[in-house]
Amino acid sequence: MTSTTPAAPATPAFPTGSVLGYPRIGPRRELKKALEAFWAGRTAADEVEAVAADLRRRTRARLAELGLATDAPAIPSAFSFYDHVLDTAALVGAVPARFADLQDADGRLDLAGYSTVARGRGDDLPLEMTKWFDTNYHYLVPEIGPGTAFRYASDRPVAEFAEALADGVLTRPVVVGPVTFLALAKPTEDAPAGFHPLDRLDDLLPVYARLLTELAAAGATWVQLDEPALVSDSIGVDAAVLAEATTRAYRALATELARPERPAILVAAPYGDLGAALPVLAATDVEGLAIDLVRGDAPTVAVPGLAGKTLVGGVVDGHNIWRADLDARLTVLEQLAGLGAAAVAVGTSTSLFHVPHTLDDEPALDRTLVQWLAFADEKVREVATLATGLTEGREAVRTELLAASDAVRSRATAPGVVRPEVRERAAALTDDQFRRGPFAARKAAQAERLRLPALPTTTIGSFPQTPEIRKARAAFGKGELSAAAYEDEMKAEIRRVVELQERIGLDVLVHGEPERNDMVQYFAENLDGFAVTQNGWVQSYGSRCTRPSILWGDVSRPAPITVAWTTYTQSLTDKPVKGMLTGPVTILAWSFVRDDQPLGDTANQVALALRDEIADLEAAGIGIVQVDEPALRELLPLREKDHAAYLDWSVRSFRLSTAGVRPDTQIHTHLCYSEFGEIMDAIDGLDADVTSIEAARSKMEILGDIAAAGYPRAVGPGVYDIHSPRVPSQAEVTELLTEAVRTIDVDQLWVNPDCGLKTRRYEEVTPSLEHLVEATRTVRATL
Ligand SMILES: Nc1nc2c(c(=O)[nH]1)N[C@@H](CNc1ccc(C(=O)N[C@@H](CCC(=O)N[C@@H](CCC(=O)N[C@@H](CCC(=O)O)C(=O)O)C(=O)O)C(=O)O)cc1)CN2
Ligand code: MET
Ligand SMILES: [Zn+2]
Repeated sequence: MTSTTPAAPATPAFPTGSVLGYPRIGPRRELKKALEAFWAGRTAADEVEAVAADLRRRTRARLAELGLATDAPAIPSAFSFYDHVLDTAALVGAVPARFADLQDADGRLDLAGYSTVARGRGDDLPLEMTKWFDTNYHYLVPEIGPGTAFRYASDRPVAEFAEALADGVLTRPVVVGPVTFLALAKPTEDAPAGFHPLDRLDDLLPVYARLLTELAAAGATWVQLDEPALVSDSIGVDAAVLAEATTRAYRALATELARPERPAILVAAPYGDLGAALPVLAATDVEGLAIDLVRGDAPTVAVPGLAGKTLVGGVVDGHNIWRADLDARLTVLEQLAGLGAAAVAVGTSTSLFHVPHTLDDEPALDRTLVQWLAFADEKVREVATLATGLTEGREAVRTELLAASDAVRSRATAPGVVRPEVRERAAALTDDQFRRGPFAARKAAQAERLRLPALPTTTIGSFPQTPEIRKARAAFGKGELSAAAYEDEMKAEIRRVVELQERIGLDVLVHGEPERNDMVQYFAENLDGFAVTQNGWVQSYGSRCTRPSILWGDVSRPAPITVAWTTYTQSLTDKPVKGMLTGPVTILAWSFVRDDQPLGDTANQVALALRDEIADLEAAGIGIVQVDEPALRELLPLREKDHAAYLDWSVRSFRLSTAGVRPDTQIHTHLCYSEFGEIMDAIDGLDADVTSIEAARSKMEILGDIAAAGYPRAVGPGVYDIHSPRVPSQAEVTELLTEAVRTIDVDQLWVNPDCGLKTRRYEEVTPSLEHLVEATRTVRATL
């Protein structure tokens, strides 16, 4: 096809083992601490830069020590201060107009400006945050319009590559690919109807071309462009449109821009199966493809176009923490060799930033459990072992393969993994345990019992987690504070939170969740079948992290968990107190979950434990219980064909947890993230009496869908956007509520914030809730 152009130079060596990415936050959350000190004005930008440079250097050294090559590009250059999608926006100059003043003459953002785009400033809202594929990581959504002026506006990828090279390490720069970047972006507000950011692909590609030429000039031999959009049906872009964009993008970057003007290109497609997008990518002139062989299956027949390409088999799971069965994984890699690729290499299925740094930091974790696990560093070792197996043959890694197989096998028979009493209870479930009585009767019984005003006001559960609360918990954990003293401090906090809610005039009170380090980890700590980590931090967004629990065995509840806290709270007030639990799907979604049985079975075990907890709350006189399911949407499979089965088990597990209550006990649920239309049927299926949802930013648009669907139960569309420090005015909330009562039936409506208040400060929360209650009174007066 290109007989008139000279033959391209031979493809540079690609390492037999590499990883798609690595945690960025630091083993001790060094980056989080540096950023938060900078944002608080306690340090200068160069101190954050110094911490970041040190982290990058230590990461390179660690990855080399664990067996990745330094003379072939095995080690990724994939650092980010906040978010890799924001980095890409900053790289291509796609900064929204409201932040244009933060760019210098060349379009660059400094660290302060970059932070402002991420976090907002006064009335200038930050970029919207949303879930990254089916993970608990949140990215910032770029805003792209017809007028967005793309330009090469950051030399960070090149500088970080050069920094590593000067340190003796040839890295592989990692950047979000152009198709995924635009596919995940949203149109600016001024964009005409029908505009999609992908319409700007041809204008964006020259910036990527410039980046590639700069990287080549700096000595990069390979670059990795991440294109996870290609594994998903759920990002609102038609598969045919994505395929055409992919062809066009890589014609410009790989065909029209020839080597050696650019590095060899590895397109990575993590998080799922490429399906029909695989032949599309294979037909481009990129030099390598990295495919996810944990979520996706290895192709079984030769794919045209693969000849001449390097195929990186993502056989080590980047998204969960189980040690790999190396023997079986090696077999998968050997199968790849039959597909016609020029070379086969070992990789991870996704970046490793979804898993904690290392098991070496978990001395308190049960030793039996530890031998079943692999965190990021242990996964790098697995990759290195598989690479040796691939190049030198199985014999060369015989001991490692045997050890891995033994560990995997030992899980099946270990105590606690299968508990007959848990299995028997789940096997004996009957359909009526998943069903409550008719809603009309429940509604009447609850109205009679609770006697709430029109437009009842409440909050989503948590109140600010103050430094004092966290310090007390840390001291308790270290044994410096007794259990009794810790409990006293938490009770004092509950009293403050109840007094505040009463003073403000809220109708349904909460205890504020001060005793919870995290809404999932807290339950994991109190249920059998889970383990928790000390240092297993994983980035959730920006500087915020969680320590996902490890759900390794059959689940049961040794004792009531929330009952004492809730009844204590109820004893302080005549207003109804809402019990607060995290639902089964969310507990699974935000933990590392066993992979040896269907998720639905695991969810039902958790659901039964919660069902018992709700029964105990009910028996203790609590009339309202909220079961949070903010991750219901997150676990929705990326491929449409898998949606129905997922929604079936997830909805059933929620119903199993909640359907045991009396008609006059009111069940609430809470969901965040607003792509609601697509799971409307599932929300209906949950059969909760009251559902609170995120709605403030989208100006209650969701209510139209709810009204149109004839949804009968109550909803609490959020009227206060808790993701921003901004305090909504009373007039604003009044306006939202006025709109809401025009759209749906008044007796279906509750008034509440978008989500919990734990990340906010009292300076913001108190006036915001005052405005919320005042606005409700104003609107009530008009009814
Ligand atoms: N698991 C989970 N996923 C979720 C959410 C969520 O709430 N939980 N919410 C959504 C948004 N994601 C979020 C993720 C994290 C945080 C968050 O606030 N994380 C905290 C840590 C929460 C925690 O585990 N707190 C612990 C440990 C706190 C801590 O850092 N302690 C210090 C010591 C305290 C001191 O002396 O000041 C230490 O260990 O070094 C506690 O309270 O006990 C943070 O990054 O800062 C918020 C939202 C979606 N996904
Ligand atoms: C991420 S959803 C949060 C729900 C929880 N009850 C809270 O208020 O924090
Ligand atoms: Zn929420």
